[in-house]
Amino acid sequence: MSQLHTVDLPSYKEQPAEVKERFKKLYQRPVKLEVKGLRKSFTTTKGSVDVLNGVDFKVHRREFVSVIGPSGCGKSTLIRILAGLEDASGGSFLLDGSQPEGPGADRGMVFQGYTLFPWLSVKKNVMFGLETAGRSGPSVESEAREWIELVGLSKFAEAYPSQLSGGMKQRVAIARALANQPSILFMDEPFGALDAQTRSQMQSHLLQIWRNVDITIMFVTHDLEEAIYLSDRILVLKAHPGEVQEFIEVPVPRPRSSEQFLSTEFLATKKRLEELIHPRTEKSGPGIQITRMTEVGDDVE
Ligand SMILES: Nc1ncnc2c1ncn2[C@@H]1O[C@H](COP(=O)(O)OP(=O)(O)OP(=O)(O)O)[C@@H](O)[C@H]1O
Repeated sequence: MSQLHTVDLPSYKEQPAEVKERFKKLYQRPVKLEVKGLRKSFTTTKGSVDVLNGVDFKVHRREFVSVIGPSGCGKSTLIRILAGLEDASGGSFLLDGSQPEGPGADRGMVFQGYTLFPWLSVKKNVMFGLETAGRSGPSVESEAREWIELVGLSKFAEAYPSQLSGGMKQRVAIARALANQPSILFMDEPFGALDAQTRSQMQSHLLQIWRNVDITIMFVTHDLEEAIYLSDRILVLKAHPGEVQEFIEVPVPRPRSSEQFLSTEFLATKKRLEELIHPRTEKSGPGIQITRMTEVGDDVE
């Protein structure tokens, strides 16, 4: 099937000086995560299904990488394997040069669903993370307060999750994940359940946090604009089986702002992502067949 790609994003080397400089610095930083030939098959009643088929990529320290791709291409599976929640069927990955065993405090995770303990206050939820990592004593409470302040929820430290909005709950989840000072944070559609306005506030807030904390982030999303707005690079996976299709260097200058959504670089990146994820093909048909349920002549525009 031939694909009609029309947009090619030039490499960072051909981008304006500011963008070129940023990527040059990024590639000079140490490799935080190296994924080598990662494979995953699931055994189902219909036999074995290959979900990931030899995925290779590197992420540098303090990089913000988003993972996108069509539904079912293995984004969550990839993140779950890297977070130690799932075993790979083959291949390997190195975090700071060594292979981690199972989940560990070096890797934080934030999911779409709110995973807070409803019976614990915001402060206790954040302290819980620290205590399970073996920390105790009065410093735990003051440290929890610092993380709560970082996510802008100091006034709600004694509140319970049921008293918080969706965005606030996700901020607590981020504070709890960061409190363990992981070296990498995996986020799987963390803002997927939020309304558009809260989601956009959370995106700016996450960028602010990322700027102020020594953390590398891998962020799964379906939202192309979210991926462009947040990321240094975007890992595009393709489906059946999941493989790396392209690793895109986002040419939008930092610091980012919502005004950039209409900039030439932003729109070109979005177009490229759309083409990769929903390729137009010569064989593209007329689309979904709709059965008409109204009278002929009773048309709307
Ligand atoms: N435990 C499992 N057993 C069998 N199949 C599974 C299991 N977990 C995931 N899969 C299959 O693996 C494929 C990839 O799933 P995954 O959730 O990683 O994709 P995704 O890209 O995150 O999807 P989405 O964008 O829809 O969230 C899907 O076809 C899914 O049905």
